[in-house]
Amino acid sequence: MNQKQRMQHGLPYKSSLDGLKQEREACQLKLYDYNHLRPDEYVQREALIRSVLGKAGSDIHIEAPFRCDYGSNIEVGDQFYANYNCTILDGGKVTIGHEVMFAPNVSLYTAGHPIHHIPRNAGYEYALPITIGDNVWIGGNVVITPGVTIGNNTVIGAGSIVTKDIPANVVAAGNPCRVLRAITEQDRAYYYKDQRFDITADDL
Ligand SMILES: CC(=O)SCCNC(=O)CCNC(=O)[C@H](O)C(C)(C)COP(=O)(O)OP(=O)(O)OC[C@H]1O[C@@H](n2cnc3c(N)ncnc32)[C@H](O)[C@@H]1OP(=O)(O)O
Repeated sequence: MNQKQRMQHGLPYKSSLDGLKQEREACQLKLYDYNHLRPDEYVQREALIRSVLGKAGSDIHIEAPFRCDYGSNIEVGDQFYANYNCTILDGGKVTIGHEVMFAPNVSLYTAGHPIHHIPRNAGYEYALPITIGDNVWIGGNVVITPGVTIGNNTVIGAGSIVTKDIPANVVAAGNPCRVLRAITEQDRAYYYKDQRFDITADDL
């Protein structure tokens, strides 16, 4: 296996070899253009981000600045929104479901380095997939570490460091991120803590 195949298989690899550096550079060039577009250059924006991402559903919007390593390893579903300064280190596969929202400064790191300095300084790294389900909202300044899966409909509180899988239908927060509570049908009537919607159920 070459270094790219090793990366794709979750094995330790050297990211400077076998064309990986060139792939990252090609991605950086596109993102440089993307991040320097005027906010009203809608057509160029859409075309550029679709040329960066491996797969993208309908109606996606990623605010600039956005950064990733390869782009080709990222799949996003329909109605994806990422607020300012999203960073995705996508040596490993990143799969994001439908109707997912990222607040500012969300970081997804599939990449890591060995704990011991000898193999780390020898240039080895690894990349493990990150999966985010449908209807997930990730709060501001959240970091998601390699190999994590977040289940459908879940909310991750601002500032969390997510080091382990988080199930579906929960609010989870903290460092390390832990489940705070389940999300229930009762939550539907409220927009913030005990504040009830002043809108009829038919509109929600
Ligand atoms: C595209 C965009 O998203 S832009 C918008 C950007 N906005 C954000 O990033 C805001 C994200 N929101 C949060 O983090 C909120 O705190 C939420 C959604 C997690 C609150 O969820 P709720 O279930 O309503 O939690 P609630 O406010 O009742 O708090 C429950 C407990 O969790 C704690 N808690 C709430 N949020 C967090 C957090 N982010 N980190 C750690 N603890 C938290 C509270 O202090 C409280 O603790 P206590 O029981 O000891 O008093």
